[in-house]
Amino acid sequence: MTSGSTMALVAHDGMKNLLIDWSKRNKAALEPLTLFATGTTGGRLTDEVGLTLTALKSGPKGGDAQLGAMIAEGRLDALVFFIDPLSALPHDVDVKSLLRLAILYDTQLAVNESTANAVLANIR
Ligand SMILES: O=C(CO)COP(=O)(O)O
Repeated sequence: MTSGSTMALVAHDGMKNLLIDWSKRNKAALEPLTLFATGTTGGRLTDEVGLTLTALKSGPKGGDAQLGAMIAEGRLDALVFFIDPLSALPHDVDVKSLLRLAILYDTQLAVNESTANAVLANIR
């Protein structure tokens, strides 16, 4: 059964394995949530973790912007976003925009494993 809380899971390519491993370890806590993900991340979470989620467009092709719109419309409670701190990204402006909106709307935001654990422990 899903809960009323919505969470998005997103990881850059260099961070995807970390998010997959974290999601496997936390599958039982994630399953009751209504989950969203950007395209490539979502495909891997579905195939490798077995999570049920709504996959949006790939991040560089508008997926980050779709999540930003969800936040602005009050449709996203939490964002787990494993940003690659060591790679330049072609869609850096989209990443910045998504983070800015998460801050502006006081959305629960996790950008690494420690904060993802804290957000997951806090969400209902
Ligand atoms: O680029 C991303 C977030 O900025 C993630 O997008 P994908 O999940 O499609 O790789």
